[in-house]
Amino acid sequence: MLRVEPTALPDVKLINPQRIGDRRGFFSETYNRQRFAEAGISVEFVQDNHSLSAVAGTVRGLHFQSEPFAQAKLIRVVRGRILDVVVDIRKSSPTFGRHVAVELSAENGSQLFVPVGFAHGFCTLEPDTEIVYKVSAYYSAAHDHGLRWNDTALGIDWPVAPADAVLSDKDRRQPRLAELPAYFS
Ligand SMILES: Cc1cn([C@H]2C[C@H](O)[C@@H](COP(=O)(O)OP(=O)(O)O[C@H]3O[C@@H](C)C(=O)[C@@H](O)[C@H]3O)O2)c(=O)[nH]c1=O
Repeated sequence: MLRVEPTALPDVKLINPQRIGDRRGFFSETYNRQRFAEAGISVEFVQDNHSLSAVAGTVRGLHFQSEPFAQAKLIRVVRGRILDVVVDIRKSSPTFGRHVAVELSAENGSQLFVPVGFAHGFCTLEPDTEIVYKVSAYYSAAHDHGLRWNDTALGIDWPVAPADAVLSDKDRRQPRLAELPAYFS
């Protein structure tokens, strides 16, 4: 059983897999190709990633890879809590520059499906937060790009002040939306 909810961006989906609880805890199918396809998500995932962020207020993003390594992603949290954010960066999209922000946690088990053509990032809301995600193309450093997380043009209400955010050096210097080449039409 898979409950798929639309978001404010038509192609971005919030997925709530069923959890079957018993005295021991719960069991959940976090990915089932057939059920996802029935729900309209027919993507072949080729790589699974896992990251740990030690400090609450860590921001990773906003990231995407360009063609031919563009990635759809399926994000979930296995420990802690994040505000997960996706931004539509398809230049001719009616929702270009618009974003969706949802809370994903180990507790709610929700997943966010991020299609190709979107930048993705998150802010951790608890220490020692771990996320696990599937991607539909292999990592390629040469095709890895970013968008400035706190570009005011995006209007994202991040739960951390810029001075307090823990960021990689790379993410401190990402271009703003207006400076981004047309990676996706
Ligand atoms: C993403 C990635 C990184 N790496 C390496 C590169 C570098 O040495 C180290 C850390 O990379 P980064 O700083 O890019 O890691 P991180 O900032 O966690 O990057 C991730 O952020 C989130 C928001 C996403 O959406 C992901 O697609 C990915 O871009 O891991 C891989 O070997 N494979 C990968 O797939």
